[in-house]
Amino acid sequence: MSFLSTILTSAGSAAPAVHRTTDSLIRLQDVGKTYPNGTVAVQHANLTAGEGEFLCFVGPSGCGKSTIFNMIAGLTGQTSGQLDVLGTTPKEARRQSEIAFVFQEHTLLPWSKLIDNVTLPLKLRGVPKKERLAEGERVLELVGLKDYLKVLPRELSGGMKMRVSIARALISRPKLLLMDEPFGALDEITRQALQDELLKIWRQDKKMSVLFITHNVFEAVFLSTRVVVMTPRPGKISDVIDIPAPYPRDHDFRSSPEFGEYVRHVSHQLKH
Ligand SMILES: Nc1ncnc2c1ncn2[C@@H]1O[C@H](COP(=O)(O)OP(=O)(O)OP(=O)(O)O)[C@@H](O)[C@H]1O
Repeated sequence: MSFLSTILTSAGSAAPAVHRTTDSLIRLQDVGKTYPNGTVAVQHANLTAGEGEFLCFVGPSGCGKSTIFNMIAGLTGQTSGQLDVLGTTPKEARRQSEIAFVFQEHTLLPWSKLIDNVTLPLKLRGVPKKERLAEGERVLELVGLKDYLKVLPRELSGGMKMRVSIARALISRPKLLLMDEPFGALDEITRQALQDELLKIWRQDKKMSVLFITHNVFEAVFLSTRVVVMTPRPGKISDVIDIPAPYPRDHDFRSSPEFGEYVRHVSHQLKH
């Protein structure tokens, strides 16, 4: 069996609409979202994701990727279907700080030192200062910025600001990290460096699942355990493609024929 037929068999152009894994962390059953102005953003979305997965969402602009993320994060409700996150409602999961979000915009407080920026979620929850600082140092070290505790955001490059945003999201030790096009504004070299670091961080925490939106098929294949392909609006999940390449993934994987085959397959599914 050729490599391509292997991946087509495992993923399948006729992959079932509901993709099941064990230890369900997220379950979307026939989920739809129609905004009050009548825009049907998402229709009949079915997906199940397990603990420790890395799912990248790809699809044309406006197909409802951010809407799905906002529903999973409990920021907006679905208008049809059933959505469970960590065995409860999305709002409840967010209330328990089990979900963290990273956006393309870094959203850091410009007047606050990095340590104050990353520890803000703990301060808002009333965590004592000593504990906050220890956690702040832990996450800044994770993203390679332990020597920048007292620096202000304006002194940092775009890539470094993104690292700080990731550190701030990790400080709550979320079970689910939602990342909406986080590396879209970065140059290619910085982007690849951050992809490498993100995978390293994700692999250290076997329980944390990452859901990641990108327009870049190369990025999706490099990062994912599975790629979720969406159709143009009204967005549906048209395919869920396994990327069974082992981790750690590095430069050799990026330049391998296997990687090229996955990219071609995802690109093909995006066009159909
Ligand atoms: N609050 C809202 N009210 C009405 N329509 C909305 C709202 N938010 C999003 N939409 C519409 O819903 C559709 C899906 O938007 P969404 O932002 O989820 O898509 P997306 O796939 O994330 O897009 P992009 O890739 O461009 O970020 C779009 O047509 C958008 O204009």
